[in-house]
Formats: sequence, C-alpha cells, structure tokens
Amino acid sequence: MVRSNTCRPPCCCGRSLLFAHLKQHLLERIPAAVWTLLISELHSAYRRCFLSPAWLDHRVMGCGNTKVLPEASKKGYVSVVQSLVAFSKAHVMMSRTSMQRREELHGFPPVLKISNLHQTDSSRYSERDDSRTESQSIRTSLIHVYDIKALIGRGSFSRVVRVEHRATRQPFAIKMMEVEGPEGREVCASELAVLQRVSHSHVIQLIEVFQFPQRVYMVLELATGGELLDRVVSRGHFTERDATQALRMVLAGVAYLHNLGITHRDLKPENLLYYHPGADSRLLVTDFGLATFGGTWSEVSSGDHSGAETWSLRTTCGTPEYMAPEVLLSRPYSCAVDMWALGVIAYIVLSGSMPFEDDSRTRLYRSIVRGKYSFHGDPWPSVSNLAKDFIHRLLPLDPASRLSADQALRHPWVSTMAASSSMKNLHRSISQNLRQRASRSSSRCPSSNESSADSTNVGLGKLISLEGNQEQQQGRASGPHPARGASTPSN
Ligand SMILES: Nc1ncnc2c1ncn2[C@@H]1O[C@H](COP(=O)(O)OP(=O)(O)OP(=O)(O)O)[C@@H](O)[C@H]1O
Repeated sequence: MVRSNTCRPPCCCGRSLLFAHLKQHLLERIPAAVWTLLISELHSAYRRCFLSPAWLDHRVMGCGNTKVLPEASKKGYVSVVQSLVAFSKAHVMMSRTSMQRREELHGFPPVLKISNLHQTDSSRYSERDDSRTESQSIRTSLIHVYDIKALIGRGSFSRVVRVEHRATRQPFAIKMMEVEGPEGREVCASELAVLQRVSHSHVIQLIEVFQFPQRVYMVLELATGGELLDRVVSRGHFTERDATQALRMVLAGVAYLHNLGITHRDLKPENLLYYHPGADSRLLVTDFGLATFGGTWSEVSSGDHSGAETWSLRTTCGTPEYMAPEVLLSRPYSCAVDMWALGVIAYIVLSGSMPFEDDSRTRLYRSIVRGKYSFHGDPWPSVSNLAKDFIHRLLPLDPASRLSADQALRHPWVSTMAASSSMKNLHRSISQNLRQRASRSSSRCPSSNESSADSTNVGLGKLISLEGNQEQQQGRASGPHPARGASTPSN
C-alpha cells in the first residue's frame, strides 16, 4: 500500500486520519474567540521570552548575613527547574475559578493573573554570552508586564523591588533571586516549593514566576505595612491586647503551614510583614527560603522520638537567636522549632528585648540549649502572668511539651485577647529596649567573623561537643548528633 504525503482524508494515511479526527472532534468545537485568545497568549509569551535589550543586570547580594543556611546540595540547577516544573503543573491544574474562590475565602486582594510560570530554556545560552542574553530576556519578559518602581529590600540571595502591573496599575513585589550558586539555588527551590502550594490570608501569596538560568523572579503580593516591630514602635501605644492581635494572625498562618506539613524554620519579626499601613491590616508570614516539608505536629505529639521518620528534619539552619535547642544540638526535629521561635517572638513583642542574647555565639547557644531566660527588667513587672505562661509553654526544652499552633491559638491569653490582663501601655519600655538593642548591634561590625555563618558553625561545633560530653557524663541517652556537612541529610 502506497502512502501519499498529499492525500486528503479520509484516506490510508495515518497522519491525515488523525488530522481529520482532530478537525471533526476538536477544532470545530472550539469557538473562534478561544482560538484568538490562545493565539494572542502564545504571541505575547513569545514576545516576553525572545525579544529585548538589557535590564537589571545587577550582581546582587547584601552583606553580613547572620542566617545559618542548610548545606547546599550538589543537585545543581535541576532542583530549581524541578520546583518550577512542579509549579507549572500546579498552575495548569488550578482553575481560575478555584483560585478566585480561595481568594474570596481568605480575603486576598484581587490579583491580575493566576500563578504563572515563564521559563527560559538554559540551552539557548552559550557560556560566554549567557549573562547578556539573559538580561535581555529579562527586560522583555518582565519589563513588558511590570513597571519597576523602587528597590525595597535586600536578602542574602535576593533583591526585592516594588513594581506596578502596566495594564492594571496594581502594585506587586518582585523578589529577584540569584540561582547560580548552590546556596541561592537551594534557598530559591525551597521558597518556590512552598509558595506554590500555599494560599492563606496570613501567608504571603505568590502570583507568578519568571525563570532564567541565572535568576528567578517571583512576583509576590506587596506588603506595604512594614515589619512587626517597626509597627510596635510607631504606634506610640502598645498593650498586651495589641500583642495578642498580632500573635493571633501569625499563629493562624503558622497553624495553616503546619497543617500542610510545612515547617518555616526562620520565623522572626523581620519575616512578619503587615499587608498595608492601616490599623486593620493583615500580618503576613514571609520568606520561605529555609522552609521545608516534614515534621508535622501529629508526628510530634505521637511522642515517638525514635527515628528520622517521625522527627524527620535534621538540617541545622535558621537565625541563631530564634533557633530551637534541638536544632542547635543537631537532633532530629520537627515543626515544633517554629513554636519555639514564636515563643521568642512573643517575648520580644512584649518587652523589646530577647530572651536569649549574647555577643558570643557559643554563650548564646549554651543559654538556648539550657533554656535559660528570665522575665527581669522593664516592662516585665507590668506584664500579666497569663502572658508569661504563654511564653513558658512555647519555650520548654522538650519539643513534645511545646504548644502546637492550634493549641497556642486556644491559650486563654490569646483566645480572650488578654481580656484578664492589665491594659497597661508597654510602649515606652518596649521601644527603649528595642533602641538599646539596635544601638548595641550597630556598634558591632556586621561583617565580623562572629556573625558569619562559618563562625556560627564553629560555635555549634563547640556546643555540640560540650553537650555530648555532658550527656555522657550524666548517662542520658543522647540523641543522634549527625556531623554537620555533606553527611547531614538536607530537608
Ligand atoms: N512581598 C514583599 N512585600 C514587601 N516587602 C518585601 C516582600 N518580600 C520581601 N520584602 C522585603 O525585602 C527584604 C528582603 O526580603 P527577602 O525575603 O529577600 O530577604 P530575607 O530572606 O529576609 O533576607 P535573608 O535572606 O538575609 O534572610 C526584606 O526587608 C523584606 O521585608
């Protein structure tokens, strides 16, 4: 039987039969308007990806990061790509209506687009000209859609800019992340893996993603209300009731994350942003660069501490002052580490001072693993016992004894919004303590070795050997102390 390339259906040619089938059953059923829409989308996607001159060619990165990062894996670029591929699948699976329904449910501001992925194939770049070509693609794809207004912040691997959507004039934030190095890549992959799955009124919302071989651009809802502690200071009046209002919002966001099996691992006041400057603003949990899946609360409360399956997280990471003792001791840990950090945050919000603080990292870690903190000094004599009880229940050394986020929301101090506490204005002492602390830390050199992640590791090494000796001496069963470095599983 001879197969002709020019034959018309119906005929013997399989390809023609397929076309005939498509035409009859698919093409003719799709209205012309949908085709027009599809073609215009394809056209604008093409323009976004392939036309361009240069934009935002900054080599990013701030200095003086005090965060302890997980060991970067050797997986390389693929980890980001995998996240993004998963992300695009999630996008395809999420219909506009279901997204809108979720927005209504959680009171999100209307967003222009459903979460979206714009991916540029790295194979299109040669090693020599990749940087220039990339910045050209960036200009086309991003600048075409968003008008860049101002730089609003810097992270260790990122810059955050305020942008305006050209068509709708809606403001957004774009977090630009360098993904060339393994650490930036890991942080970006973690952040995307989590952000693509979350949708809650107290968690920052991802809108869309632009991906290039060297940089990833996350379009996020814009939080313009400032950080938690800045607002405490700027209010001029702050009571326990105000503290419970803020903590309730954070707890709601954290309970949502924990119920999804997500552990944030870097909760601190700087990562809690108000959505707008008004008094009724939502407070948002942001910065998911260290977030991970695993260590859910049901696993914690089962009391089975026997193995890595229940206490599945082991990577030592976080911001030193907020790190839970089990993290510092390199023991398997769970989402209870976030509850410890919330205890530290509650302490700071009520007093402007830190429960654990020391210029020496080793001494700081030692006081954390001993759970040594006090309610001495102003304004603690004016703070209710119920508020102190709330903090005590978030800062026990034993993670299984800590309140879960859901339990914390039901603690009488929080659930009654400090109704039985005095309504004393704590503002003066809080801002005084915060000011003192700020001047102390500015007098220290931010790029000193003491504040670097490396020195943190040295401090941890000393601490771990110290605790190991103590445990041996006391004859206690010691938890696993995996060596830091390549052998530490990275979750
Ligand atoms: N969606 C947003 N809206 C407004 N500001 C934001 C938003 N996301 C981040 N920022 C601000 O941008 C700055 C950098 O944020 P980013 O999350 O990149 O850094 P970071 O992770 O806090 O820094 P590091 O990596 O050192 O921990 C912060 O000051 C933060 O307040």
